[in-house]
Amino acid sequence: MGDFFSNGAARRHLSLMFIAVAFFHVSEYFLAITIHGRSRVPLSSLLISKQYLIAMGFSLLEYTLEVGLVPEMKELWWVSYSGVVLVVIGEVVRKGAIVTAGPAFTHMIKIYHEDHHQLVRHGIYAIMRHPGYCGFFVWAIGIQIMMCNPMSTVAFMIVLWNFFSKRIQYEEFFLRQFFGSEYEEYSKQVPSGVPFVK
Ligand SMILES: C[S@@+](CC[C@H](N)C(=O)[O-])C[C@H]1O[C@@H](n2cnc3c(N)ncnc32)[C@H](O)[C@@H]1O
Repeated sequence: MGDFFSNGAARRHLSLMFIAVAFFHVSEYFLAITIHGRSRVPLSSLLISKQYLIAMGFSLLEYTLEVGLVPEMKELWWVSYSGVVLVVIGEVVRKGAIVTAGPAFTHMIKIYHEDHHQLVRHGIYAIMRHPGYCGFFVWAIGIQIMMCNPMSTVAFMIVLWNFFSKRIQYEEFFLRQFFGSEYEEYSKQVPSGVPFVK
């Protein structure tokens, strides 16, 4: 343990991870309160689920083992900096989506149409249909690359891709019901934003 905390790369990686994760969840929650009002935002809007905690725990375990077994892998500063760049891009894309969609961006997928719910097609939604999911995907993988965690990078890619491809299908089923041909046309013109999801 002494070795672990005297390792400069490990201290830097863990501090960056903590800052990135804390910033992501706290800003997500306060942005939701700003847009929807305090009484309409549950604690679940912090987006910290049991599965997420298990995944993050796994990535910390991988990190700790590799610091002991292959410390030179954690010194690949250019890999780590590429991860930081991805974390920043992911944050900007995700928060850009939340601010652009405003009240239409709810953490729970809407299954009933509400009168005020309009289809958002401007800003970042003119470039991709799911910038919120694209942003989270890039951010979460960026964290693993920043920590030079090869196994968790691949595992996060597979798990998140599966999660978002199913979620997009489910969400778009309702969006097609709400907005009909307007959504049909939009989905033909604009890509999903998640790799290999049409
Ligand atoms: C967590 S938000 C995610 C929004 C979007 N999938 C994204 O990744 O940016 C989910 C809610 O956004 C709504 N939504 C998704 N795309 C929308 C759009 N283009 N315009 C309006 N509402 C949208 C859905 O009805 C759903 O209730």
